[in-house]
Amino acid sequence: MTQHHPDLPDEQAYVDHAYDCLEQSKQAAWQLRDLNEADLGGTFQARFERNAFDEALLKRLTDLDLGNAALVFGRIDRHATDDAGAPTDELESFHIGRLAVADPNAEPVVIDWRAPVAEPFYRATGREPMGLARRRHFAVEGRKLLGIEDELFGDGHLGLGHDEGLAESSGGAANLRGYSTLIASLERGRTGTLGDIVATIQGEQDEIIRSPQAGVLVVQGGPGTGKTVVALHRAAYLLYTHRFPLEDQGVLVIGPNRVFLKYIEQVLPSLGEAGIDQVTLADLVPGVRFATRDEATDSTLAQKIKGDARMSDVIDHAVNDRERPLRDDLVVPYGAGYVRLRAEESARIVKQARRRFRRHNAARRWVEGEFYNALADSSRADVSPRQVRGEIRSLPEVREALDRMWPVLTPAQLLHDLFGSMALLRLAAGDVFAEHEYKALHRARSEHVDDVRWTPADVALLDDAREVLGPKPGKGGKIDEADEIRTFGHIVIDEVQDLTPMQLKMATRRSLNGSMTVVGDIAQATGPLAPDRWEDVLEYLPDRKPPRVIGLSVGYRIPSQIMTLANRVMRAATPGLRAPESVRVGDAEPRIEQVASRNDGVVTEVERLRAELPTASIAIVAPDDLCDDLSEALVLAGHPHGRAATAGLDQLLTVVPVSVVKGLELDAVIVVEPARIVSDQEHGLRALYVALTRPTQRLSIVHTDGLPASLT
Ligand SMILES: Nc1ncnc2c1ncn2[C@@H]1O[C@H](COP(=O)(O)OP(=O)(O)OP(=O)(O)O)[C@@H](O)[C@H]1O
Repeated sequence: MTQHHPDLPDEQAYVDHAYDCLEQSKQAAWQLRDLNEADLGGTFQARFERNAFDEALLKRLTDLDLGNAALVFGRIDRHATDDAGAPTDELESFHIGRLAVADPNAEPVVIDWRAPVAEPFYRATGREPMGLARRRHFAVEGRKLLGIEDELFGDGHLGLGHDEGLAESSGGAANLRGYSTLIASLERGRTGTLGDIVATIQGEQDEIIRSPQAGVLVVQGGPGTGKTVVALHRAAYLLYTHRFPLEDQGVLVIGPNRVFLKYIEQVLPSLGEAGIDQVTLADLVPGVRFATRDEATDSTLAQKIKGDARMSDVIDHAVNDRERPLRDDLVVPYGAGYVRLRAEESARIVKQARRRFRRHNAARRWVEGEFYNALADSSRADVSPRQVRGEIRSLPEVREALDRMWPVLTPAQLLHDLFGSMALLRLAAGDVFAEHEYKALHRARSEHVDDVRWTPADVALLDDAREVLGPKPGKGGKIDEADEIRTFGHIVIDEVQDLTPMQLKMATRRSLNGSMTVVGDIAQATGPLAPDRWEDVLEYLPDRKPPRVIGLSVGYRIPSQIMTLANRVMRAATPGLRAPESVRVGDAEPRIEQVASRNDGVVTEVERLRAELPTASIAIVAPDDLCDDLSEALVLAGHPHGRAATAGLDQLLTVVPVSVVKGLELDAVIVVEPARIVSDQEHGLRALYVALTRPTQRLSIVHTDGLPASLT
């Protein structure tokens, strides 16, 4: 990278020109909008078309709001081809940027990074130049061009700038594009939210981003290999490439928790894709309340059972068990006599309803119809089912009989009843789980179903029940489409290794066509049913097409000294998995401090790091139950700080419970009491590995207890 490149003034002029063109197209769009507003009236069709046009216009206007992000970040010069497609000596150049910009004559000024023309910018290598003669990376701050880095291709060049030719055959860390631009971006301080990487996407990442849409794509990679950021860029790429129909079908991004979603929320808008749903699984379950972090949650055994794929069978049984023929005939006074529903007749109705309807609630109307038909038939007088219904439907014994045969149920009602009754649990789960297992599901009944605070492990069960029950019929037995489970044309799941089979099924239920990008790291799996192999995950994802598993091998976040230490823990946690290769050497070794007082030790370490790196983002990552105590100690010592569990990473110093640290990244991290992190939970070593792999610059470990063997 050089600040004295001879082309700097010319390129600066080009960048300025690009911004001018962008400004002009913005103004043109506003003008068009004003024109439309002034021109109200016309036929319905004309108004409809104009509104649709306005929508597109407004969207584009919002997308054009770049903030401080670089509009143009590179350029490629490639050999033009002749009519037969053979390369010529003539060069054509394209500037690559965040979005497409044209001049007033509609000539392209900036090419969208997702366009096919831009592909060689990310993929070309010395060995496979893809027609390029030169690739140029810009270092920019907003509009100002700070430096230029060139890589040359062709005879005598093997992609200058970095020693790419030599390293290419080995793959791995040395095989990088735009090396100094990349390193500069990696060494920048972290802001508490993840940024985009359009300017420095690496070859192995680009292959994932541009990989075809269909089927399930699994991205396996160690911490800091860019899985999250790559998955989000892929979503943006797919939207660009398949705008129609994907924009209407929708793209869904699923993350593990709120802290994480807050951390990633800027990436897609910065790529001009603002309208994508980014959710946790619990967000997909409407109408119930979840326990807060401080409220009681499930035992480890209950979490395992609730995550087990066989829970689907239990829920099916539980619904079946609520579809019950009458024990005795129902006899109701009617007119001068009686009407009667025989118990055998009620059995026939239940049996047929089960056969006819896939989803429980949808059958209620039919059951009611048959119920009153049978009652009317039993009357000696000539009465219609409608008359009978009008007369008797509000009698308690009639309502009771119908609710016994076929109650309308919400998922919450079904599970509330099931978990609150040992008899119902035994009936539904007795064939599926052993007694001590299904007993773990039992909990005291709440007064009312609305009082229940559902747990994280209940989320997927409520959703499974929603699928089996279907929406509640509204007035006149009508089903409201809005109550149906919504599907999406593409689904991204981050930290997928932590989802249980039931949770994976929940995501699969939302897939319109089997197209998914799921990213994760088996070595970081700490969920109740942590998988050891990708097959364990794929079993519950859509299988219309054979899945593809692609690995990422280069670690961008963690400097090699920290990686070396973390890898010792990884090898102890998941022997046999390959550790990523770090892309850079840091300027400090990790520090391990044994202290007499934990709180004092942590405060001292904060002060030491603060003195060394005054503007760095620092996290204190500790076992969950130590966080309050540490936070108080920081207050006493006069260190303002945030709490990740409630506010994300919006302060320079944050206390982060180890249970929510996954996926996050900071400049410096102090890991507190690693031995307790290991002993506190089933996959403790993996949890420690996650904690150790968060910093981009400094790692400190503070402990009073001993250290886990892999750290000594
Ligand atoms: N090509 C790249 N250019 C610049 N920065 C990159 C690149 N790839 C990844 N990074 C940076 O590396 C860091 C780690 O990326 P990311 O969080 O996506 O990794 P991850 O694999 O999801 O990690 P984890 O497993 O810990 O969740 C981020 O700051 C990201 O911006």
